[in-house]
Amino acid sequence: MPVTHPSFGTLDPDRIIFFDTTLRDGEQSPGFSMNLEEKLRMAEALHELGVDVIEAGFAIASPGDFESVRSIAQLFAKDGPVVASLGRANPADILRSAEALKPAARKRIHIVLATSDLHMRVKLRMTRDEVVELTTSSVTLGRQHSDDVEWSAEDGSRSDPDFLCRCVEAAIKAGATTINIPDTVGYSMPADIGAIFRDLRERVPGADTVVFSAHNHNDLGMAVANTLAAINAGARQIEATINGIGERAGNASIEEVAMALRTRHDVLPFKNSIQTPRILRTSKLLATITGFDVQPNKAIVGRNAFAHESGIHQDGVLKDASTYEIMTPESVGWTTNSLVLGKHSGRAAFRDKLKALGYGEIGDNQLNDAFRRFKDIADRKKVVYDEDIAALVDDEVVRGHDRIRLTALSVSTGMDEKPSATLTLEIDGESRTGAAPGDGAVDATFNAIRQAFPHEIQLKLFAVQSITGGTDAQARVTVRFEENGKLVDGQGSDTCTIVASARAYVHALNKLLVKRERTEPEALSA
Ligand SMILES: CC(=O)SCCNC(=O)CCNC(=O)[C@H](O)C(C)(C)COP(=O)(O)OP(=O)(O)OC[C@H]1O[C@@H](n2cnc3c(N)ncnc32)[C@H](O)[C@@H]1OP(=O)(O)O
Ligand SMILES: CC(C)C(=O)C(=O)O
Repeated sequence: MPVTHPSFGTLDPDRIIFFDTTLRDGEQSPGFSMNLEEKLRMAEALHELGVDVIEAGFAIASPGDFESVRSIAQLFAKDGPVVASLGRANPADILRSAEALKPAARKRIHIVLATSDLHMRVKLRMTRDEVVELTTSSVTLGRQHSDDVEWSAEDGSRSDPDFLCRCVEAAIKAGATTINIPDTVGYSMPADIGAIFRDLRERVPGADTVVFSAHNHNDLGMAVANTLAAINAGARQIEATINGIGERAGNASIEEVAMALRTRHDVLPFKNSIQTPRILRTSKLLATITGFDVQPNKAIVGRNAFAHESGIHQDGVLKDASTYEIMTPESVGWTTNSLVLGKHSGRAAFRDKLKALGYGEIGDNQLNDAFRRFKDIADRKKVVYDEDIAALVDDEVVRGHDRIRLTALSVSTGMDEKPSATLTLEIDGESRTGAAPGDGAVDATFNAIRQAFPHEIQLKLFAVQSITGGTDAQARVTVRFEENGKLVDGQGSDTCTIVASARAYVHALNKLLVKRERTEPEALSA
């Protein structure tokens, strides 16, 4: 028999109600408080995302919380999601929730009461009988102010199963329309959660007239798995938050539950109203509001969720993204996946990146040389940016026909040491070494070049610039020579400023040779 619910009418047995508690449990994360304006922006975004219920706050907690619940209730005064306010099982909390929720078109009074022996004895200091009585009286009062009342058994997953059945029966008899069984401290395994929901649905009289709801915390990283287990065991409402924020390790994250339902529809054949392409922007809005970004590897919304760094994966994704992506980035709001170039990347991704950067016509040799240098840089740098790649390809392109190539360089320097450099140049295919001291590491390097390839020029400019930020950034060095009134510039880049300087010098030298060839075709040597 389908459940008839005061806020949703006759429910499709396969429909999952998404109850968002970002603004209540999510806000219980230390440092995640939101002001009224921020809560209103989040509420609008949650509505656009398609959640069915927004828990707007804990009305009695403070005048600010009351105002937030009331304003969100006002926001949805004509239509929109059901607006809920949480309170303890006492008249003051329930009446305060009722007052704050008044403007909402559809409202829910949410009442929580702990049912585990530990919480009842230590925290509430109540007997089992007292808790059952309070369940009845509080839900009865709630129903006098709202047709839609949710009753939550705090620490329900650690409660004695027989006693939990007794409490749930009392709540249903008193008029609760949603029964929520939280795994308050994130202690349960999926099999435990499944057993709890099956047990309640089989044993409690009237269980088929209410919606069962799961509210799982993530202390053991099980929140989403437990939520899916609850659905499989008959829960038809899930309580979750954007980005999984919430008390301690957080709650089940809405985006993960929604995408698990969408991606694994084959084994989880349920419907819901989440507009998944809006997931990313909702996640980003919350991060902007709270100032806390999700970790890069966070499923669905993390920066790396659709990024591929290793060559074999990148090659696969370029051939067909479904080789390594189980959902499309667009389905959750990303515009595209990204191939991140790093030390694990291969030629296929490198070539693809070059194409994207506009280097379509690079020859195979230059590509291979640039790829070798890219691997070398990637070994030394955490992130290889597009600018790094452009710099090294430019380097290889301009060096395509170089007669002088730098093949080795080693520099020794220190506070109490005279700097010296040793290097090898390949000149027209012949190897020549140079070694020289200098006033600094760069000076020693330039002296060593002059020793390996003697020449007379005037150095007019030496400039160093950082290509990207960070201490591992590549340096781009520019040198300018003058010889007989002719000026040539050379550029070089590398994560090591000295190597970049040597490359720049050798680059300028090659250009000088080309100039000399043009003007005096015989003068090929120094
Ligand atoms: C699992 C959850 O996430 S539950 C929701 C948790 N969220 C919050 O607590 C946020 C809002 N809370 C607050 O602002 C405050 O705790 C208030 C306003 C609700 C209460 O503040 P205070 O009156 O100062 O009480 P305090 O927080 O110190 O202690 C809680 C009291 O409520 C009682 N209590 C706890 N849960 C319940 C309950 N479900 N039903 C009835 N009473 C309860 C406790 O036994 C304790 O009573 P005592 O003072 O007689 O020992
Ligand atoms: C109020 C209830 C639903 C709760 O947040 C919990 O038990 O974790």
